Amino acid sequence: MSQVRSRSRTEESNRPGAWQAWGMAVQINPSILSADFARLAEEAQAVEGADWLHVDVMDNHFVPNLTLGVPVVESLARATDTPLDCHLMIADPDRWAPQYVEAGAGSVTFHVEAAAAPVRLAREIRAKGARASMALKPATPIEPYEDLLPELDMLLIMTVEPGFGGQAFLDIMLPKIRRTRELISKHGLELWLQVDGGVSASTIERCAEAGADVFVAGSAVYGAADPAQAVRALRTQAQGATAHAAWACDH
Ligand SMILES: O=C(CO)[C@@H](O)[C@H](O)COP(=O)(O)O
Repeated sequence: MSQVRSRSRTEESNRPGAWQAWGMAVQINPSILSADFARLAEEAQAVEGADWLHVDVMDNHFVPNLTLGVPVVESLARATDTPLDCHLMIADPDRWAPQYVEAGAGSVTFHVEAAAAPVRLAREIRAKGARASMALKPATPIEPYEDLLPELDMLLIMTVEPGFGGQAFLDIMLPKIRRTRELISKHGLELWLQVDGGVSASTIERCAEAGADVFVAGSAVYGAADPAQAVRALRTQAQGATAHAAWACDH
């Protein structure tokens, strides 16, 4: 397995305290699940200007779909300067997550529903040099995991059932986003709050107003005639909504 490569934007993102200097910046992470898998390198380059490339790793066990694994992440890391945000929708992340850091991911997200020892795993991901992130499926509440938040760099709230792109955004997740943002504020944490699933021009403002600051978008980016322009448009919308959001004004 290769060593973690020197990747300037990833290193910048990983540097302690770096993101605070960006203020309330929103981040747009295109999901390659909606890209053409036969042209992954070109598809990654088509969204340069995006903050991270969201890489959906699915194993046909944790979710009923199968995508890609460590070798593809290694190749993608060589093919783009955009840092990789690997979302592991897999069983046994305790075993596999560290390998995604070694493959070049700057951020690794595991599902709490699948992890045997989430705190130990988050610490291991951080110790290996990546940002540690934990995901919650739609039916998983945040409250039981409040004490874990300080161990994380990002929390991902799924806004669809994980497994497939192009699903309808679950509005019922908005209170969970709001509640999570409250908990982040209550503990004074500098934790990113990511949403994933059905994020588009029609839904991104609701997510931003509720408290999300990292937005994964698959079909809304790769289904657009100009994916890079779609990223810019989503960013503008999210920034506008964040500027007026109570949670950001109180920050
Ligand atoms: O993880 C997933 C689905 O499980 C997502 O990353 C989707 O790939 C997002 O696709 P859209 O809903 O934006 O089309």
